[in-house]
Amino acid sequence: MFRPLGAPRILLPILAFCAVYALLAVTVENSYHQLTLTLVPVWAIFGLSWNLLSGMTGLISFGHAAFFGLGAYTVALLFVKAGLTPWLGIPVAGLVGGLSGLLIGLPTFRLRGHYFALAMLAYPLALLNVFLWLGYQEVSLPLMRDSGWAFMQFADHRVYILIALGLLLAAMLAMRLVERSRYGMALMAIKQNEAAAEAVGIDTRRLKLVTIALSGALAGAIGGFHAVILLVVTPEAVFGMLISAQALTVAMFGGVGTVWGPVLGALVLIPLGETLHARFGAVLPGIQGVVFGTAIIAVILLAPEGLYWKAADLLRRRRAGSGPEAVPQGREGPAAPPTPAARTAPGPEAPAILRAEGVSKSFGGVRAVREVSFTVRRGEILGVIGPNGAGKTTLFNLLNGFVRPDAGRVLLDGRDVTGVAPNRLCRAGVGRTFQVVRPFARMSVADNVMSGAQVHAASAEEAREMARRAMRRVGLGGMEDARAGALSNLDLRLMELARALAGNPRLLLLDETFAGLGAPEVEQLLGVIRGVAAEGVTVVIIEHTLHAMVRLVDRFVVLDNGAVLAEGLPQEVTGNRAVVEAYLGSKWIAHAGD
Ligand SMILES: Nc1ncnc2c1ncn2[C@@H]1O[C@H](COP(=O)(O)OP(=O)(O)OP(=O)(O)O)[C@@H](O)[C@H]1O
Repeated sequence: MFRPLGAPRILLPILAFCAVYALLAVTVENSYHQLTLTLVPVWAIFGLSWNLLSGMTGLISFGHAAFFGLGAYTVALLFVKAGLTPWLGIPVAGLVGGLSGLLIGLPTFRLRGHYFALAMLAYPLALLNVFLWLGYQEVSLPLMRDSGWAFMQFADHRVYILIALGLLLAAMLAMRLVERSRYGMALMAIKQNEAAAEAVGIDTRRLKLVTIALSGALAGAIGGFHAVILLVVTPEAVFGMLISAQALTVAMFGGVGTVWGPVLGALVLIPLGETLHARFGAVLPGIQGVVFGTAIIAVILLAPEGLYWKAADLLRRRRAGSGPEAVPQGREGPAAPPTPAARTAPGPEAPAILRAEGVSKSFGGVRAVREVSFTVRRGEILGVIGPNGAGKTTLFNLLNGFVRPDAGRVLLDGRDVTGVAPNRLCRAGVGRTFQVVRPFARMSVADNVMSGAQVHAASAEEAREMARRAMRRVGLGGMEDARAGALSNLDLRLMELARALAGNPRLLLLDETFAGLGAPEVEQLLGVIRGVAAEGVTVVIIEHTLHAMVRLVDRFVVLDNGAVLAEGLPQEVTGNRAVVEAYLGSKWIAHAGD
């Protein structure tokens, strides 16, 4: 994505695939095979719809049948009750699917992980019973022999294949554009780390709602088309577990989070299921369910991310040989860290950029942060230290809006920003890194960094340039195309720093940036952070190890048990008896005496 491929290189394989499929399909005479050839693109589109929500954002949905079924019933009921042709019914089904996506997303996005997945399971099951209760056990589409074309009823079933293929082509091209757009990049950022995505300015809730609406619209439309092919809709056939499983299985089998995944999955699994059903369906009813179940188990065991990624990994390994993955040559040396003399610590007269005023936060009975007040001066490097559990991370979360304080205020440039969402604070110039770096391992370093620039840039090109600049600032110049998954611990930290810097924040909050690094790596990172501060960025850094911090920060705030224990210059703090007793202990005294 960083080095844009020309549009023809991306679109050609899709066009070529559809052309070959169409040519093969028109030669098929057998009507059963024609049905199978229609169902392949239908399930591929349904898989793409699942992929858009679940593959790209990581929010696993076990309930996509809800959208599919609503689409199918919309087309069937509009046809039967209002005589509306499916040519119009299918777009309406897309609208219904999109709206139901919004309605389902609004409450369900309050949940995360497994809870989200399980809650999604409830919707198609509830709808199945609602439609049974409404008396729509079986809705048949009337045959319109005289005006077949007007009602999407064709004597030659190959027309269905071509329509399904046209829809698939449109869906694949749209998905390809999404993948390469800033929107797609934001979805990837959510999948990678939702909190980090918020912290780089992405309004994750809005984006997830837009995505479930689009995904629902696609599923609804294809559910509507499915009703047209089969001419009958029953609650079990459109809201049943097998339908949701089918969307998930074709995508997981073929490859999660990629355009080709659901297409590959449908190409293998649908003909297999249909053929087995035709041969053994009478003696082994439900054989398709067995095929999908077996496919899921096989994928989990052999290629957890699907066939596409397995093949891509094999190809990459073959190209790279058997050795460890090479980090690209031509890495530019770290941006020469400015000498400490290049900046002078701002004095007490410097204006405040950030102020905490009596902020408190309790979790149940635990008072994590207790009436904490302090000021961050513009241009300084402030260290927040304290033993494990002192409340440092909670304080950061209060400062940049992840957690709302029970009491107190947070002021940015004198403006009350208490409880303002992290994405809005990011837009106001507050950047943040996280203790645990969770890169999108398959994406290039540049793409990872770019996610930090996108909400600040007017175009993808500008975001790319901002990412490039941020990479040079931290010494990752020349590493644009390296795979994030192949980076060393230090480079991962640098990448995280570059992502936070890509949006050009005025204030940078660094959460345990030195965690897990050896002494030479800490030295290098110290130089980079000093360099960033010398450029005028205010830095607040939390750590529980002190040795590196005393050489970096201008001032310390020491937390203990959620409250400020001491505040001052490094030498004042390390000489403060209360700090030494409560936090540093005898080891530090011994060390200081060396
Ligand atoms: N979401 C939460 N629910 C319940 N308790 C929490 C939550 N977050 C933090 N705490 C508790 O609040 C206290 C402060 O935790 P916090 O993570 O802020 O400390 P810390 O100084 O950052 O620690 P560490 O250095 O280990 O990261 C701890 O007792 C912790 O168990």
